[in-house]
Amino acid sequence: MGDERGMTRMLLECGLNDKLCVIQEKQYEVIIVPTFLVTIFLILLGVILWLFMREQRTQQQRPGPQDIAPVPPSRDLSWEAAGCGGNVALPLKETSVENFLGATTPALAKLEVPREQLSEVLEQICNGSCGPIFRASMNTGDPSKPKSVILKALKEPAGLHEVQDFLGRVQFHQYLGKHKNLVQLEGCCTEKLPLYMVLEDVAHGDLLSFLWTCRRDVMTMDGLLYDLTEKQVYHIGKQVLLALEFLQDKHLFHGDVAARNILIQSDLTAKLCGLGLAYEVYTRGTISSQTIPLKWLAPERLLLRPAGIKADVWSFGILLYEMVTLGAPPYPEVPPTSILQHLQRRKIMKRPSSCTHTMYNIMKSCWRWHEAGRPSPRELRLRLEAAVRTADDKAVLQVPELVVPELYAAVAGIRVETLFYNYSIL
Ligand SMILES: Nc1ncnc2c1ncn2[C@@H]1O[C@H](COP(=O)(O)OP(=O)(O)OP(=O)(O)O)[C@@H](O)[C@H]1O
Repeated sequence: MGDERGMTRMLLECGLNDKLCVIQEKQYEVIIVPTFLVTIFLILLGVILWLFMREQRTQQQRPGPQDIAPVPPSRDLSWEAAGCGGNVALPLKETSVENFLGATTPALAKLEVPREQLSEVLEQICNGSCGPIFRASMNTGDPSKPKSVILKALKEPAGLHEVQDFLGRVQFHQYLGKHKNLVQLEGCCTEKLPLYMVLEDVAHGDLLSFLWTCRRDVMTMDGLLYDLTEKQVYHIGKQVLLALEFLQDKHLFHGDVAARNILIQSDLTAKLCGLGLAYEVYTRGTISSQTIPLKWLAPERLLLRPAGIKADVWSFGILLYEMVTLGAPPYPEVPPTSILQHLQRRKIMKRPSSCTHTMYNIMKSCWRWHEAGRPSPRELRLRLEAAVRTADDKAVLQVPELVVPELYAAVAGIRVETLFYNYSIL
């Protein structure tokens, strides 16, 4: 009945062929309800999409296996007997920095250098991982013989955690002990802030700057001859390997073997510095946080797999390349972020023109994909000792192009501010 009445009304008001009029009559069913349903549908879709994106974002922020390598239970910084000769126990309960330092100073007393003994700061060398690094003069008791030392400072303001970590680094140096190819700890100033680690001054600075300077027409400066032969490349390489053997004997590895982390003296004695990662290996069993330039890293490091001394062997191959090219950036044609894909295609660097086949074969053995296939530091050292017998001691390595540090940094994938000053002041 009702339908019939509605139909009659419609027929009365609308002509039979006037569809628009019919639609206007049925506005409620034809337009409003579907519009309402579509709106509800769109709102629901929006909410679902928002929830989905929110979940995605939280997953990205959560540190997954991609972000950090698995960290085994840490050796805490209370330094058990094996850790630092059994003479130090850092009281982790202490809450204020002053209390903490007061309680730990006796443990470091043997290393303490009275601040009055450190006279003037001669210059700031660079900013290290913990803070500024200075060259200073240390009073040796004989006023005519002040000694130049390097002060690694803890940047301020420093919280308890940073202080603990810094003292841990000092003690790690102490634990390592002396080796002629590792930069030597002379002492520390830790009874109050600012904290300093006092190191021997390896005055000629880092090997990378030295290599770049060898490209120039500089013959000699402060007793250092800026000429490099194949034989000397082996000589420096051998010393780095001795340092790596030393670390390996202590179940450690360096983690950042590169020309920028090797210091040289005028007699071409090489000393490995930048032991921050070895310290991490010591305390945590693995490397976690620091960003190392990718082009020096072994595939297992790039793949965030557990790594060891054989990853240093890979980097040692890159170091040989650096030396023989007088400090060229590795893989110049590959963007730093594409290095893993490059290596996954089993591509390695070609033999530089200045590199003999013997040296290139040594490099290639370092760049075997599987760690097991790479030689140990000792095996490598023996190969270098054999190679040095027939190496060229006359022909000086030459590269005509000078290095533009900014360009180098971009190609090598290094932050330019981490390159050190030695080169630019020349
Ligand atoms: N004993 C030293 N003699 C001369 N120069 C040094 C010495 N120690 C460090 N340097 C200079 O400071 C730079 C940075 O040193 P290093 O890598 O040891 O510090 P870092 O950044 O604090 O690293 P890490 O945290 O790994 O110890 C070196 O490349 C070198 O130029």
